[in-house]
Amino acid sequence: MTTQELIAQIHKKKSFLCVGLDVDTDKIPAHLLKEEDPVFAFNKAIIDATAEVTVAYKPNIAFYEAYGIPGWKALRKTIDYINENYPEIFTIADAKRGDIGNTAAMYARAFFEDLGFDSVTVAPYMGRDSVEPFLDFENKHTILLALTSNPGAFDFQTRDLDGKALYKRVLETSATWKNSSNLMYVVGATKAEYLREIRRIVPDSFLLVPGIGAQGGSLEEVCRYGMNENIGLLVNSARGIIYASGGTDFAEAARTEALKLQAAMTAFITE
Ligand SMILES: O=C(O)c1cc(=O)[nH]c(=O)n1[C@@H]1O[C@H](COP(=O)(O)O)[C@@H](O)[C@H]1O
Repeated sequence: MTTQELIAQIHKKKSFLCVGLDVDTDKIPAHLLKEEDPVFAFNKAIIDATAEVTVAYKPNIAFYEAYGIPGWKALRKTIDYINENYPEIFTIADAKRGDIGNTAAMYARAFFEDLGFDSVTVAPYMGRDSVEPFLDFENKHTILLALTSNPGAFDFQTRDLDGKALYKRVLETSATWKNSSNLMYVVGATKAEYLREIRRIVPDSFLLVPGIGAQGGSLEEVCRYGMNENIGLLVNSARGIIYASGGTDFAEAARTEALKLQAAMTAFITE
């Protein structure tokens, strides 16, 4: 998907909501456990209930790998279901990969070619040659971790490196890499006050912003400091939406939560 197509969808739906499909079989409604593939049954219902107001879906790969082969099959069915039924929706494989070049190229093939995701999350720690193989793919997007939502972000990311915080170095240096126009960045909603500075360094890039809902980040602050003229944000919520109810009404409850977020987002979108 091109960035222009993503922007057009945001304006059409008046939403920049990304729903995180982080499925834990201990948390999904009990009646689904009787299904042949409970994880896919859950995802399908959540997707159908929220697609109207959602511009991106982000399955976190850990929640599928944890179930072995059935988990991987559920992931494939989920991405195929989105691509077939809602091809306009941007898809993110949240895999946080990063390795030497030839290995990175295989990760890129796995998520972009084999599974058919539009984007993948990647850690910047191993540097240029670990990220450029992802950037080679046309109309595919690499979402680099810049400033993450967790407390451990302060262990390294905000530390000084030659007079500048490491996350700022990540933003500046990655912009010099080949095909850097295919980059987006992760910035946690819990660190919204940093967004103003981040926008000075990457005014045009899309930012994936997880951490509202269960982690307590503020949508309003994210919009105030992080929005650019193309909106430039994908704000993710997983648990706050998908586990809104543990009963048979789980999909309706997820829709209600998604609608609430979309309504709040609409207020920030100007034509
Ligand atoms: O890359 C991510 O998406 C990510 C980065 C980050 O800094 N913080 C973060 O929470 N995430 C992911 O975003 C999702 C947040 O889920 P909820 O806290 O349930 O909304 C999880 O899949 C996390 O792995």
